[in-house]
Amino acid sequence: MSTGAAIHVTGLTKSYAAGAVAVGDLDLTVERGQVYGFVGRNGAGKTTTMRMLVGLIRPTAGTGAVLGRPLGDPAALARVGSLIEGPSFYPHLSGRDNLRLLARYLGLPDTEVDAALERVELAHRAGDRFRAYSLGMKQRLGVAAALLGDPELLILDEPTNGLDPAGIVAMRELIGSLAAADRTVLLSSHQLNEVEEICDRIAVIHNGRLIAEGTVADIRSAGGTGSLLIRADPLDKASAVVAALPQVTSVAEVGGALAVQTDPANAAAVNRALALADIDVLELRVVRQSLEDAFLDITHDNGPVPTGDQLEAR
Ligand SMILES: Nc1ncnc2c1ncn2[C@@H]1O[C@H](COP(=O)(O)OP(=O)(O)OP(=O)(O)O)[C@@H](O)[C@H]1O
Repeated sequence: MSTGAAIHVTGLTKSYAAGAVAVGDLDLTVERGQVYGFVGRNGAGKTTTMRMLVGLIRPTAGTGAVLGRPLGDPAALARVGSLIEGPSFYPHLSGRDNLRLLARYLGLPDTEVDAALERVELAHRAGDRFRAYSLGMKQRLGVAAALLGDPELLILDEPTNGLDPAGIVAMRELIGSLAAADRTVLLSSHQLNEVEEICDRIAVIHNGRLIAEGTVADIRSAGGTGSLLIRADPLDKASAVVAALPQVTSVAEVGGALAVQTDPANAAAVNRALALADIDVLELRVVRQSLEDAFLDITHDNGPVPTGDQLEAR
């Protein structure tokens, strides 16, 4: 296990009694200082993963470490700030008083509260009761709470949820400033286009499974314009054959298919090479679409949520 990583999990799995597998066999490494995007549609398993990382729920299987300590370890959690599944605050107290309560619990001075409120641009409304806040203001207060104590690692579940366009830009800048200060940020979103501007690496999760992982450039080349999508059997052999072709820039496995970076004019040559190697080509098509479209396509092709029995059978 890489103890140097901020987050490292192997085979992380969470299944529920009814047989639904929220997260299945997830391997993930977030290096220190990275801004890491966790992307997936509603119900993909992002929140469940984050809840396991901060010890709110126990994994059914798998192991992991956060800041070099086992999942849920209190000493590590004291160095982690998180905003998971919407913040919960006292509705009748002001934003500032809510944060002061938290700060006292954490043994921090009130000056930390004011600094956090400034950072999320909520200082001017800090005296208002929480219940009078808009969705975006509640979200900002949640982020301010996560910032208390200047944690080494921030785990933010959809931090831009409810924010207006200006708020989204401000949140992006805030996250950029955290990265510049050597903090590690894991954030989730259901919009690839939103995270690609701020993240060093992205993991795409669908039905609880990791279906693509890499730098923004990797993910772009896996789904961007001017590539071929190939389904073939056996896939491993197809990958090796295609990767050896001089016209091919890169090959990535995405959702049980190969995303091949090459001029679409090479489609026939690629098809010929696969046939000559005795590989069954089930599908070969040119992908000309935006990154977001490619992501939707990948996740769409991965089908409905598998049950526990289906996962066992794999
Ligand atoms: N307590 C639970 N009992 C049963 N199933 C659950 C439970 N919690 C989550 N799930 C299921 O696990 C799956 C993953 O949910 P999760 O909340 O992790 O998704 P998500 O990617 O965060 O989605 P969203 O973008 O909508 O927040 C969903 O199918 C959800 O219904």
